[in-house]
Amino acid sequence: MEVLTDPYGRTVRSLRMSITDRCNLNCIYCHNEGHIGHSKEMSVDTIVNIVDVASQFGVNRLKLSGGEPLLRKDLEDALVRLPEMRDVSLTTNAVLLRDRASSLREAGLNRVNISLDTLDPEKYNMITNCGNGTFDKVLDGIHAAVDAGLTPVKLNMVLLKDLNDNEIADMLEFTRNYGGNVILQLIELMDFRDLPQYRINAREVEQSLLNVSSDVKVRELHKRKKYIIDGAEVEFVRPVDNTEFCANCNRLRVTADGQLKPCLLINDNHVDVANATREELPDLFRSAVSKRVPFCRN
Ligand SMILES: Nc1nc2c(ncn2[C@@H]2O[C@H](COP(=O)(O)OP(=O)(O)OP(=O)(O)O)[C@@H](O)[C@H]2O)c(=O)[nH]1
Ligand code: SF4
Ligand code: SF4
Repeated sequence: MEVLTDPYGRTVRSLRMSITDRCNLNCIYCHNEGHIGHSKEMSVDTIVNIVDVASQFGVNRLKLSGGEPLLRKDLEDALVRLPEMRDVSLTTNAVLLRDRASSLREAGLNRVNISLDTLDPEKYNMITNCGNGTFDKVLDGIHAAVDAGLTPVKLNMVLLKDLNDNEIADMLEFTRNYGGNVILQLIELMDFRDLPQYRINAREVEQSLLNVSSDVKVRELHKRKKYIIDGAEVEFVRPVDNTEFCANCNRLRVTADGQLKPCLLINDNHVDVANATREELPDLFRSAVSKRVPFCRN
């Protein structure tokens, strides 16, 4: 099998595909997944063709994201048509998850990551710019995901200085209640919106977790660390100015309008596959991977 390796020796093993730029929330820090303009969303046929070709190149993990991917009612239609892969996951805000969890699982989704920055409903409303009742829908979504077996459910918590950085212990306790089915993922803020008041020293936070952890595991992707703290697992995503993170990036991105994007943070080297035929796709993949450059490097 031909695999795709970029000029920096990084073999592409995973695809991160945005299927819509639309969202039903408006988070204060949203980076819109590095999208390039608002244009037409890919059809289910295009999504399936792209994933098929990726899997022929040995890509065995797929992450579907947005915007909010559950705004697409045809997500299950796409999932049932995808090729066999090791891991198919979805990143969602979970507002609409409760009623879709079972159908997503039946359609072949393995697991979900759910954005939840706080356990305080008022703070949640402030961070996501939403109205009362939304927070409870997210909690319902988490329960439904666990019940449907979309596990492990990862809770994505973006660390925001003086806003939620005092809630890490509470979040860990919340995950413990799910007995291993829910794990916490702490994310360093990528500050595209110029919010200096929320910037945090993520290295320091990570060091404090290390100090109280009983075990540390290292993932292949980004060499991310996972800390075990009193039986709970917490993964740390620290992408800012982190050469090790980028050196171990094995993901190719696809934007909602069908651009292969060599890096989340580089906007001028994407390859348009929105209208490509199946026959044209392999060469377009080779071209995109040949343009991959680690955003942070020595
Ligand atoms: N800079 C950068 N940030 C990333 C990358 N991958 C994920 N992130 C950030 O990490 C956060 C969590 O991403 P998720 O969509 O939940 O997925 P993930 O944790 O990367 O993937 P899994 O561990 O496979 O579930 C998001 O805020 C992403 O923007 C990456 O390749 N580069
Ligand atoms: S839920 Fe995600 S995509 Fe939607 S506004 Fe928040 S960060 Fe952005
Ligand atoms: S910023 Fe780094 S880790 Fe993120 S996509 Fe670009 S190279 Fe990969």
